[in-house]
Amino acid sequence: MNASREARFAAYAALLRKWNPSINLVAPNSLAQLEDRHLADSAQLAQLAPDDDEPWLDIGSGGGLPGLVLAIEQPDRPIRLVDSDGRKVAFLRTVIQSLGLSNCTALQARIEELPPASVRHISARALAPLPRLVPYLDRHLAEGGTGWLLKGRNWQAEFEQLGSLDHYRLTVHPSRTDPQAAILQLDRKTIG
Ligand SMILES: C[S@@+](CC[C@H](N)C(=O)[O-])C[C@H]1O[C@@H](n2cnc3c(N)ncnc32)[C@H](O)[C@@H]1O
Repeated sequence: MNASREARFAAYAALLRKWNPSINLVAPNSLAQLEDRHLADSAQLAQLAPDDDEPWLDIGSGGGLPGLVLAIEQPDRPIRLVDSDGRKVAFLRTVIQSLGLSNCTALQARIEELPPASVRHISARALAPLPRLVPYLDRHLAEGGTGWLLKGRNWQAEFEQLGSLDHYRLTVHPSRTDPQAAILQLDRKTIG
């Protein structure tokens, strides 16, 4: 299938709605705002991320947010989705195949058990508080790489619980879908 961007988004949304009652990909009471909330939230990343086609790792992908959205928006970028839940990975593979996303793969694994990936970009949305996310970035980001963390309203409280972040440079992008949420861009400093 060589579908247009719009057709792919429509097909993805239809599959999310079909599978959600059985495997809870997004909170059921938020399904009505699938496009305006979940997809739009994830699509912000495509505008912030450089168009560099460097490999990308999306951790705790769940129903594919933001990884699958980015794979649709940037079809030349290799994207690996990782989730520990086999049912979610089965869903991700179904979407990848149905939409013909040849740039995207899905892997069932626990992110802390995966061999260090050394990638330039990592994204995560609704996976864990910042004190647990930063060690995942430390393990899998290449030097000079960037972590893209889509955080909800309590990101500042989580930030205060962090120890030293000296090895990263932080840029806060206010979310367009929720003024109190943010996309945290963590650029890993190069040593020496
Ligand atoms: C709350 S869901 C968020 C899913 C998606 N990112 C979103 O925004 O809708 C968190 C996901 O992370 C996965 N997960 C939790 N801990 C994980 C780990 N240690 N390694 C890999 N996946 C994990 C869960 O299976 C779940 O699908």
